[in-house]
Amino acid sequence: METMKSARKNDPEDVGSDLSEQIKAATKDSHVRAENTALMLDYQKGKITLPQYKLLLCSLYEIYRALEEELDRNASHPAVAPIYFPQELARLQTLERDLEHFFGSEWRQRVIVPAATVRYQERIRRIGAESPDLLVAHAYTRYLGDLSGGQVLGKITQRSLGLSSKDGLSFFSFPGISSPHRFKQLFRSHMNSIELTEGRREEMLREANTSFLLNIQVFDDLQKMLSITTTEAEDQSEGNAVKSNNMFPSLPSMQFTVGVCVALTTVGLGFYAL
Ligand code: HEM
Repeated sequence: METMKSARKNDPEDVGSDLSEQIKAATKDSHVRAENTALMLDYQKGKITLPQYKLLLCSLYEIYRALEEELDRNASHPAVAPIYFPQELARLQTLERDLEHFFGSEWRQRVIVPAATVRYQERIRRIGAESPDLLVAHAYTRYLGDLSGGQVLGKITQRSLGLSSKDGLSFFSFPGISSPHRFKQLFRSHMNSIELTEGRREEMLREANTSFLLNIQVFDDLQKMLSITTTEAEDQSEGNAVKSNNMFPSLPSMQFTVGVCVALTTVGLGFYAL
C-alpha cells in the first residue's frame, strides 16, 4: 500500500487510481524498449521482409494459443471475466489462416519458434494455472498493442511485402471491432472494474512489464534466428535445411528431441528454411 502511494506521489504524470492508467504509466519505458527492438525498428522503417513476417507469425501463434487457451479456461474468474472478449479479440484462428496462407496445409509441421517464445508460452500457462488474475496483464499487453500500433503495422506489412490482397494479414484485422479507439476505452473501463488488493495491483503492474519483456526477448530471438538463416542459408530455396541452435519446433516431442540433440552435440540442427 505504502509503496504504491509513494510511487504515485513521485510520478510526474500524476497517475490516478485506475488500473488502466497505472498499467500504461508503469509500462511506458518497456513500451519504448519494445518499439526500439531491431524487429520493430525494421517495421517502422517499412523494411519488414517475408521471412521476418513468417517467423513472427509462428511465434504469435504459439503465444496466442497459450493466452487464449488460458483465458478460455479461466473465463469465469472474477478478474478475467470483465476483460474476456473472445468474439472481438481472439487471434488464434486468424493466425492459423495466415500460417496456412504462407506455409500451406501442412503449416503445423512448419511452425518454428525461438527459446524466448517457449518461455513466454510457459509463463502464460503458469499464470493461467496459478494466478489467473494476472492474465489481465498479458491480455492488456497483447490485445491493446494489437489495437494500437499493431493497426499501423498491418498496413506496413501489406506495403512492405507488396501484398495485393488481405490474404496473410488476417492477424491485423478485427472484424468484430468497428472502432479500435472506442473498444480500447471499453476494455480499459472493464479493467478498472476489477477488484484488486494493492498487493495484487502491484503484481499486475509487474506482470505487465514481464509481458513486455517477454515480447522484447521474442523479437530479439527472432532477429538472431533471421541473421542465422540469412547468413547460412541466404538465397536457399524453400525446403532446404538451415543451421541453428536456437530454434524450437513447436511440437513438444520435437522440442524434447531438439533439446537432447543440442545438449549432446551442441551442433546446429536442420530446419526448413523460411
Ligand atoms: C513498431 C512498434 C510499435 C509502435 C509504433 C507502437 C505504437 C503505439 C501507439 C501509437 C500507441 C498509442 C495508441 C493510443 O494511445 O491510442 C500504442 C499503445 C500501446 N502499445 Fe504499442 N507500439 C509498438 C509496439 C508495441 C509492442 C511490441 C507492444 C507489446 C507487445 C505494444 C503494446 C502497446 C499497448 C499495450 C498499448 C496501449 C497503451 C495504453 O493505452 O494503455 N506496442 N502503441
